[in-house]
Amino acid sequence: MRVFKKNLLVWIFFGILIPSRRSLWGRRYSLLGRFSFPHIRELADLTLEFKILAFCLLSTSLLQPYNIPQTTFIMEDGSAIERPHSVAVDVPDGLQQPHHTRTFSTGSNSGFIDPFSEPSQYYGPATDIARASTRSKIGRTRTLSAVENRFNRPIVHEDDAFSKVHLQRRGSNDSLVNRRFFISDIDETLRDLLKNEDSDSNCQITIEDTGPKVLRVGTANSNGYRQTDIRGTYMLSNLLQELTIAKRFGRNQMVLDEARLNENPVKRLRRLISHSFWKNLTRQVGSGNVAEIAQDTKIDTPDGRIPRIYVPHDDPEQYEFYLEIARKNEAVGGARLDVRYLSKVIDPEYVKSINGTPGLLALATHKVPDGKGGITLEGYPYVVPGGRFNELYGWDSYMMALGLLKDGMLDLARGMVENFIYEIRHYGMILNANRSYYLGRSQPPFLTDFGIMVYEAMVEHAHQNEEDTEKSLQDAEYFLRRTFCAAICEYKTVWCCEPRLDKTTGLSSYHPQGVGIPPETESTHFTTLLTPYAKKHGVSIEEFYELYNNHTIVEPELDEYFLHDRAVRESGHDTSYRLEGICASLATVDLNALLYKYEVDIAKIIKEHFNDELVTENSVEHSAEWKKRAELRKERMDKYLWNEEEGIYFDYNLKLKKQHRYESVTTFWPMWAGCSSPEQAQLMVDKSLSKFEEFGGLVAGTLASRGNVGLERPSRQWDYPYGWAPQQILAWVGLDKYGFRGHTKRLCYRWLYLMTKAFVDYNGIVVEKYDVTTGTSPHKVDAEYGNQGADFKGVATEGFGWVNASFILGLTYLDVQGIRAIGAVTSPDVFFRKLKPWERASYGLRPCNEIVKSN
Ligand SMILES: OC[C@H]1O[C@H](O[C@H]2O[C@H](CO)[C@@H](O)[C@H](O)[C@H]2O)[C@H](O)[C@@H](O)[C@@H]1O
Ligand SMILES: [Ca+2]
Repeated sequence: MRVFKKNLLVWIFFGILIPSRRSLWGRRYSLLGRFSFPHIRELADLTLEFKILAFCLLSTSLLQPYNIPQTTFIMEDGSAIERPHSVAVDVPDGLQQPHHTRTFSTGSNSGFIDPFSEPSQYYGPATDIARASTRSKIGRTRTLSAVENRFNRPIVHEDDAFSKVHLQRRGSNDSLVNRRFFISDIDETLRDLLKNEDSDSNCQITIEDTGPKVLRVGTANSNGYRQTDIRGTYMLSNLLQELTIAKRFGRNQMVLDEARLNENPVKRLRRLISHSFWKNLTRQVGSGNVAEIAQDTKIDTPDGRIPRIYVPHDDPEQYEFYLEIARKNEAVGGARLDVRYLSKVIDPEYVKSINGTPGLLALATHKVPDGKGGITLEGYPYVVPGGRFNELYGWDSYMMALGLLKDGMLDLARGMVENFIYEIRHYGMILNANRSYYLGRSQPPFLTDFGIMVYEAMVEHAHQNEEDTEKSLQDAEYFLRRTFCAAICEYKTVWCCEPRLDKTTGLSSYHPQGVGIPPETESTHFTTLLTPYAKKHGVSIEEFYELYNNHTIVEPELDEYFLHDRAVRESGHDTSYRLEGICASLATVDLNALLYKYEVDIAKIIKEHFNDELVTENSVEHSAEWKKRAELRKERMDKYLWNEEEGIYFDYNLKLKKQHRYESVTTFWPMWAGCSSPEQAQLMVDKSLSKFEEFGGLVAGTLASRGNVGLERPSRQWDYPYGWAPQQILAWVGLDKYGFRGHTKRLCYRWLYLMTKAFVDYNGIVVEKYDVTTGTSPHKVDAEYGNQGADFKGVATEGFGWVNASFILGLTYLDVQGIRAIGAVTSPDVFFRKLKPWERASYGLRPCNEIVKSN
């Protein structure tokens, strides 16, 4: 207030005591202007209008301290309060991060930017030194207090430690609190950093590098004049990542907050997923990018490299749309977009016939304004599993949606369901992925649960959107109807008819139709298998591929092998010794659990939303039939798959008519689906859980079941010792559903610890699957495909879709203590050992003497 009064007096002095001698129009009305002190006369010569304008502008800026932007905090009871966001205040307990409310929006000249803002903001024009009028404004260190614990998306779980806002008091010493560095030459710093620290030259800074682990950089307060140290693998690797990102934003200088380098790793990973990873995994086909998306990284042949799109025979609108794009657009990678109609009949021979000219399969589009007064088509957005993919996958999409919805990304989750509805209608099933060589092959079905989840989010969103609630609710109901009609069609025409349905048991198997060798696998994947056949026929491997695929060479044994191989890929568990050479003849526990979930979901939705009568294109459905189907399936699963003695579900070998005794973590899927009895669930926890629980979470299958591996029998990625995100997620949800929250928490701790450990030690890495038996470089998986996502330069920009989602979901099961311990990278052994006796139960541990699996 004192400042304000002082300035007001100054302006009264200028404005009134020394008024202008003339206005813009030359009128003289000065009272004191006739006094002839030289400086005063000069001031008085300014026109009155100019002074009024200057007065208004300056007083607005002087008043600014009293017009502090407010931050809305949501209280636990749902009420909202406002607090100035740039002052240290005592914050009541229970304040939560505001939904969609950004704290610390900063004016471009304020000199302060949220250290945890999104890269586009942090490295955007507002912080660009080259564009700033004075360097000191951007470089200046401000000790604003509440700079921690923020995400710009809602964090919905009450246990989420980061949903609490902790405002800190202003530190007394600027050089120790919120330090900022001034990087005057990003290229040079990158060169120095990599030269000194990246001793194994892989463009990543990890615990395996043997550099000095220290780099000197300039401080922002001194404009780079004084220097300080950045130390340790984690901070140096974060520096490498930030420099790389800044460079990609076209920057060569920057001011960097230390807080961005030494941020709690759990917070950093959670923030990266929300701010960057989802964005970088999102695809949306439009006129500008379809050729790029259509290009295939898996088929490396001249014809495979041509960007190509196949459109269903009965979708001329899309065909014309893409044709027009092809006419107008530049060639991509030397080739123009090739647009083709798919045949009306899509059978195995047809699919094989287009293997040489692979292409993207068109997905759902909707009409949008083209910005020139007309209408154009636009695809629904979707999220791909990893950075190397451009196509929409089946079960990955569902798993990712679990995380996307927690991050408020409803449009992406809905977009994927819309695309599935389109796939069922035009390609007859939800495809493994939308590439021509995946026609005829599906993946584990999750559509009903996916649809319900998106529907519920749509309803919630509709209620928040007060203006259009009614219309949005109708849209949600219509979406639910279309999804369930599609799911019923999929259930009947894909999973519960031949060849996937086994009439004797009434159970289903993965059994896609197809002929020939799957073209999308790594080029050497089948070499060991095919070498003896090539030798037998006296041809090279390449020639054998050709001759076998065009039926010149006939090998029934191989036909059988590839039938099962395609089934393994349809199961999503490609590949595993559990399924190799037998998959299409197994009624698997995973598939039947998922179909049980379809049946109960369909029954429930028909009853609750459609007045117990849902009219589809081909049938009228009632809940009773679906309930009956679910009951029957449960009986059959109990009869054929359940093993009471061992407390486990096994797959059933339809040929040999006996259980296939490979211990697989899919035994927990019936708990996810809700088709185990409480007694079965208890038995599984008592007898089976420990067989799969390893240091870093659940392993795909047991060592005993996998057997020995070596040169002749290579490791398979869906076997021991690897753990996969979808397996963790389904078991967490299943255990929790049956009241075993402690076990869920413990398993979450293990998995999230493993992810965080690899993230900290290995340059921010998040990979497709982990070796869950070790805490030392768990991301190193030397089995099969190159999907892993470990080969980035400088910075990991996408993580891996379902692993990202598992991190988000896992955090919602943990408590603050667990999240903090993971943030401090506390090994599960230590964390569980140090729990107080009364805390152990909440992690599903007995009060004492529990043997904790160690690394
Ligand atoms: O190209 C090799 C195989 O790649 C896919 O399988 C693996 O990645 C998928 C995407 O993350 C995932 O859904 C699957 O479970 C993984 O095993 C593809 O699905 C296979 O068909 C393909 O042969
Ligand atoms: Ca390195």
